[in-house]
Amino acid sequence: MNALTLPDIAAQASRQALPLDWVGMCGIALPILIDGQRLAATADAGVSLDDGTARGIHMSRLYLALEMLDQQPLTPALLRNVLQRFLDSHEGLSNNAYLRIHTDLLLKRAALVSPLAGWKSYPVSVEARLENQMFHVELKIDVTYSSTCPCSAALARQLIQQQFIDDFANTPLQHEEVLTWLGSAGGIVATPHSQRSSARLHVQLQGEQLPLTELIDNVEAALGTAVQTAVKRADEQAFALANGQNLMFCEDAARRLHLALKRSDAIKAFHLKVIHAESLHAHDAVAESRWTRDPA
Ligand SMILES: Nc1nc2c(ncn2[C@@H]2O[C@H](COP(=O)(O)OP(=O)(O)OP(=O)(O)O)[C@@H](O)[C@H]2O)c(=O)[nH]1
Repeated sequence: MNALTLPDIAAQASRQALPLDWVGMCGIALPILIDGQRLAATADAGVSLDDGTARGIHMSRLYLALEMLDQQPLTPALLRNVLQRFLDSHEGLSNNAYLRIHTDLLLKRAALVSPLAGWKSYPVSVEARLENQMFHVELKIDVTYSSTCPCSAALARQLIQQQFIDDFANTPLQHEEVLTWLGSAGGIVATPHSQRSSARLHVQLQGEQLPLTELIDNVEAALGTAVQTAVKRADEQAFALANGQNLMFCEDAARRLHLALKRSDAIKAFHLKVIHAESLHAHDAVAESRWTRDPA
């Protein structure tokens, strides 16, 4: 039997000598561990191809290095180890290594009043890179919430006042009558519009933690009216009250988030974008803000 050597095209010289910024694989399926949960994820793994004369990188070496991710909890240290393995397996070819992981974090959320709870999913990306021996890790998280327009609320209140004038003009006020009027659809003639809204956070981390749950909790606390999971009528009523006490423009939401994120020691810099998917318009109201911590 002939012992044939397998051809290795990647090891050949490139016909056009040219370095490349990123070469690798996108959409690799794998499980990851976050906060004790095993989550389905996809990874994009790559390196720079700095040796422009080399035909290709060794995809299988990157793929196999990802095995570390399904055995240990996801931390900045683990990401760094994986990236270092990318580089060690591409010595002489690559100076920079990149890893993006996309998953949906599932958090159990209690109802506002009833003793119920349900699962909420948060799209999360973790992006790590080892560039010129400098390690960086960033998070992208989407958090949905409810926002009620303060302008619309004021306009609705004015209409309710006008209706009160019309219905009770020149009549002595009877407590019972006013109470009935307040509880009728004829009394509350106008309601403000509210919308499902989303906060898109792009955060640059510092330190050894990947504080996903903490970050999401802080964001939801700052916004005040997170989208709910299990809802009975008592919960819906509490949600209506929370929204009434929490009127906000997209600018208000962006400012609140800016201040909340700045307080986190784990954050080095951020860019946030809030999107209020208006029910008044067919377009969205959007505000953005960014911040970088002063070097200590
Ligand atoms: N570089 C590169 N490899 C590709 C591409 N598409 C598929 N591959 C395949 O990725 C497979 C793994 O490549 P390598 O990691 O070099 O595999 P290998 O030579 O068996 O592994 P080593 O001995 O560690 O180099 C090969 O079979 C390639 O054909 C591509 O566009 N570029």
